[in-house]
Amino acid sequence: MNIDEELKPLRAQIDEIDAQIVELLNRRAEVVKKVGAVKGSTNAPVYRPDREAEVLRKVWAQSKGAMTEKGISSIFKEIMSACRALEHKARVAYLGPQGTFSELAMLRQFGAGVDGIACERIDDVFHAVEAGSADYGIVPIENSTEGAVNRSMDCLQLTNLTIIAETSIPINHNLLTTSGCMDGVKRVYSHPQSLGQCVSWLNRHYPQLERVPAASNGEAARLASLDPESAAIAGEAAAEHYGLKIAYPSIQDQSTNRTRFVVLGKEGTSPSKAPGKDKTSLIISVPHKAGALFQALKPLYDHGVSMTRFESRPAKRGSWEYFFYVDIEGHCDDPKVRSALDDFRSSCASFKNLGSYPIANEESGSEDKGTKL
Ligand SMILES: O=C(O)C(=O)C[C@]1(C(=O)O)C=C[C@@H](O)C=C1
Repeated sequence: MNIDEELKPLRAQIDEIDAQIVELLNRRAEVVKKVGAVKGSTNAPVYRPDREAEVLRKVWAQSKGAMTEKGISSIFKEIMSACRALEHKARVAYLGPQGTFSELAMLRQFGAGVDGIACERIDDVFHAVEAGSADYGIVPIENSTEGAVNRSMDCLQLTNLTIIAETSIPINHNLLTTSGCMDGVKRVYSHPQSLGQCVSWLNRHYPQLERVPAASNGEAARLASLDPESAAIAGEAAAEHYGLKIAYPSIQDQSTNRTRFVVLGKEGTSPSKAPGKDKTSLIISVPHKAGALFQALKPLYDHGVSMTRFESRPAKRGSWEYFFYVDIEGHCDDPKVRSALDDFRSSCASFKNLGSYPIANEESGSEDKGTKL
């Protein structure tokens, strides 16, 4: 039997299953349209990252077979994205131009059923959502090699927007040029964060290259595409978008390099139905006196609330005062977290709740925890 004949009955089975999937998808879409009508009549938000996280947990719990968690999760993210677009196609601002890791993070978080708005600067992402020209924004907040993204941290201090979701993606940097080789290349463009994530590699292999900061990796790739004497450090999507070739792949100093992004919106989220699945982000300051920080944080200990992140940023008043960025486990509507926050608030000089949101599922990265077979 030739291969086509052997494949014929198997492909017939696939066609039959696909027909069932399509029918089910259309049935799902009809129900989502009804959800949209209910939301429309009450002005409730269409995008519900808390509900989407719950759907992903449920379908993976129900999956018994050869499908991997990453496979199930990416398929259902796109199903929800396409369904969500039937209710309302969200406009999402991100740090552009196209080809940045921010764009990739946006697509991972929202799926393809959105209109992306590429912004020149992190500040512009905040402004777009504040002004209503975007429904949501996504900004990088910290990198596992280089730490906090300071501009996002500072913008969070000034905005009235809420953090409604987070996502974390693996960051794989490549050295890109127009020719794919480094002959005659004199400078390398990249975002300062990315230059920092590749500093040891650059020192070892190309110490003489001038390192030029760019507004984003996408912008770095755009600049390198215009000049054969320039390279860029950026991801594969940027290489593809600007027609660059990879001179060296994976040049980041840590192979496990990841960046965490937060999604900004105007409405809050509901607590997850499963325990331990939410976090809350806060910015506090404390009086300038001995033991003030210890006193301020004590209510978290008293109420048994875990802190998962603690960062400081200058208050920019020229007086060595700081804002502290604190992430805690739990949703601010959880009774335990609510009483901890009541006490915490009263022990701080200033207190800002940035929002509660579902903890990112690291499965959205490139690694895959396998099947349930
Ligand atoms: O459950 C909802 O609120 C929906 O609108 C449906 C749905 C989905 O496709 O499952 C779509 C958009 C929301 O972000 C969450 C879930």
